[in-house]
Amino acid sequence: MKTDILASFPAMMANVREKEPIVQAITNFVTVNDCANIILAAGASPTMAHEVEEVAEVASVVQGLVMNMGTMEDVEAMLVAGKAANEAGVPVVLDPVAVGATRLRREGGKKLLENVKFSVIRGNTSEIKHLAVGTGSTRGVDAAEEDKITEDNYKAFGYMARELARKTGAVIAISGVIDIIASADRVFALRNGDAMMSRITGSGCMLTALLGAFCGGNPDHILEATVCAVSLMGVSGEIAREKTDAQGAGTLTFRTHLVDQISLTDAETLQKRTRLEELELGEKATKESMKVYAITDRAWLNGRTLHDVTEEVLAAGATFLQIREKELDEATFLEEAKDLAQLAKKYHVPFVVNDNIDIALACGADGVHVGQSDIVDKDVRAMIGPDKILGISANTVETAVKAQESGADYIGVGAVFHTDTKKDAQSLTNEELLAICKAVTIPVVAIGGINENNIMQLKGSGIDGVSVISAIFAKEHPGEATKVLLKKVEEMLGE
Ligand SMILES: Cc1ncc(COP(=O)(O)OP(=O)(O)O)c(N)n1
Ligand SMILES: Cc1nc(C(=O)O)sc1CCOP(=O)(O)O
Ligand SMILES: [Mg+2]
Repeated sequence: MKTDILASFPAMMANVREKEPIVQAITNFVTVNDCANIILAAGASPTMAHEVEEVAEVASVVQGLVMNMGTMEDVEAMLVAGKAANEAGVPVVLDPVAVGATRLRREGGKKLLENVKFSVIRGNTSEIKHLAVGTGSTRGVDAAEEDKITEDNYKAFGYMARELARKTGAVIAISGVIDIIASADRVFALRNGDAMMSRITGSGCMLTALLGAFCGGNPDHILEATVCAVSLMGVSGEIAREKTDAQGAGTLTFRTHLVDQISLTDAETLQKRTRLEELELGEKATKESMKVYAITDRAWLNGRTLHDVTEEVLAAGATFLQIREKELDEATFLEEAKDLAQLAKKYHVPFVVNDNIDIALACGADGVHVGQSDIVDKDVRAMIGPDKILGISANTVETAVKAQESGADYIGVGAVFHTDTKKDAQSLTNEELLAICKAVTIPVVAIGGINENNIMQLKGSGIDGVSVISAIFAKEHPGEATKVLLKKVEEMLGE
């Protein structure tokens, strides 16, 4: 059951103001005073201890720890404090200031991420992009122009933040004209704030410090605490701007109003002014997700439920799931598909429905898989919209290229070996498989008669993974079979 984030705001704020958590901020000398003041304004209590000899002692008795990479002399202290905070169960917030800009910062950021478990990582788009995909330029400590969040690209930043949240286990907060906040399962866009916030120094550092206060007061509700803190900063910025303009004053007055407002904004005002959108982001078909692509088959259930067997397969590490039902009536198919859609969500695995576009759209699947005979005279991409996954079967270069042109996200190519599972599957030579992989840029998954003993024959073909039915579902222990296949595929792919 998803929590209502806005409804949690009064409790999040009260927990900071009533518990008065102590927040240790190892931050940069440019904004240290602003950070201490914003922690106080939130109702928490700051300590700016940063000497390497004492940080561990302090970190183990505070309620929140903030690390800010603005100036880099304290990285060693951050490592020591981070480890102590992790041991004591104290939430740790990272601000990876300009992390991609220099070798010192890249290495420092890497070290911190490898050694400390963060509750929240907050940065601008360029910083988060660097941590997520290893690229992302900077303009001083600001995001580069090409990394700016807009109404056209904010969903892509949502996907990126969610990926980083999954990789690190932290809640990710991206600051921009639209703020993005993501956990492994949920992604939000926040449209609050004011342009004047970027005309004073340290508004990002202050937000990170504020996150330390909110995480310190709400250690069991990090996502809610993060959304609330980011919103409090944005809404307070808006009100501060109104007060500044009413005085005909400038940016330094604005800074004072901003800190004031953090202490003045009440939960009701915050709830009313927050412009929060929850993004419903499906899973994407990536090359990585093709590794072990499992297709269900109820013929092999032997008295077990499809749900239980599929859960075993997903828990064992299957990277993609397709429900394939040739005999079921529509109503039962839909019920089963809805159930597996939920299951796949739990494991963050892309889920598609074979053949039936209506059921794919109705059950909450990430998309549909269709063969050549299923798409005659149909524009499936138009039917499912731009965001859903479209998988298309192809076993010639011509049909593969056409599939890619008509909007396929990946191609299923087979049958690469003899199969008893699909009687009408047409066999494919190794040369044809190679030529198809060379001809398209989207992921390619091989299918047909693949098992743990013949996978290595596909090495060097250019495929991104294998799609199997019987090599998993006909086995006595489908989970174990999945693990074996995953290991073999990684070997075959040369990992
Ligand atoms: C991943 C994947 N590749 C190929 C197929 C076969 O699709 P199709 O040719 O439509 O045959 P049926 O599965 O509908 O019998 C597939 N299902 N999945
Ligand atoms: C569903 C399907 N499509 C194929 C194709 O060649 O397009 S072969 C196939 C059957 C795959 O089952 P198994 O892993 O048990 O051989
Ligand atoms: Mg089909």
